[in-house]
Amino acid sequence: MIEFKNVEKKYPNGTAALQNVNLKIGQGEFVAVIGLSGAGKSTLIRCINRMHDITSGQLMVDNVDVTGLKGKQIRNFRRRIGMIFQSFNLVTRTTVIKNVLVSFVPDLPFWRKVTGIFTKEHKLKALEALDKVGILDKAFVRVDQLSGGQQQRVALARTLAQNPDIILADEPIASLDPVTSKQVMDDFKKINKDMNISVIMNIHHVEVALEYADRIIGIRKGEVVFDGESDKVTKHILNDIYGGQVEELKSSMEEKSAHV
Ligand SMILES: Nc1ncnc2c1ncn2[C@@H]1O[C@H](COP(=O)(O)OP(=O)(O)OP(=O)(O)O)[C@@H](O)[C@H]1O
Repeated sequence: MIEFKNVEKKYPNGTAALQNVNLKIGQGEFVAVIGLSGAGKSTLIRCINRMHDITSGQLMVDNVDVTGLKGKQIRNFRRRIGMIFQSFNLVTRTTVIKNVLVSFVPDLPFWRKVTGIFTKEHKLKALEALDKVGILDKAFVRVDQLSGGQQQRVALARTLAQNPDIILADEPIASLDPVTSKQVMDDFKKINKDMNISVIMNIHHVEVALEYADRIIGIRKGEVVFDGESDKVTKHILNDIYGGQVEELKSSMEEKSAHV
């Protein structure tokens, strides 16, 4: 369970990125965080794994006060939380499997870290993770020979290999085409349902968010203005989240569904 209690985040330059945030996210939920650019979506998800520190309030993960963690405790805590970025964050000049094996580095004894020699068990786990996202056949291919969608799946496999309870995804499909985006979103959904891993995703594509997430959190100017099930989201709610700028989007969505 992730719990925000009156969370506030102010950046050193004075920008109030989050205000009065109160949320409870249960294990295994698939949550999409939506809102205009600059609304505070990235800040919200990055506070969960302490990439950003909150200014006031309390942030609890499984009853542990995240703000109180220090040094090694933060590193151990982060092992339970996978992070997926828009830009994949892979080492592109090496193979897929080596990128996945990186997730085991913190667990290795010093000599293995230095020599880069992984155990058979680690290699099997890495291959298993690649299998889960359907790219086992690419294990020994260099990352720069893969498409964007395949690269995002490698990033997902690397995260899975660390056996997380929670995956935070910051705009994971922003640089992908619609077909590839669907494949990657299907992977997220499968992982969420089959492995009961919580997924908290910051996303600009409203229609994709509504299709895949069970719950939508709408942020406007750092405040939660909607929190509810995806199928309860109406045009009126979207207008509230996006400050009246979704008329066109929504009517094009309605037009599209009328043609189906
Ligand atoms: N490191 C920082 N220092 C100062 N201000 C920041 C910093 N990071 C973000 N902000 C500001 O905090 C606010 C929220 O930013 P955030 O990146 O969380 O929004 P977002 O909803 O994720 O936007 P986008 O969809 O464009 O990524 C914005 O006003 C932004 O300019």
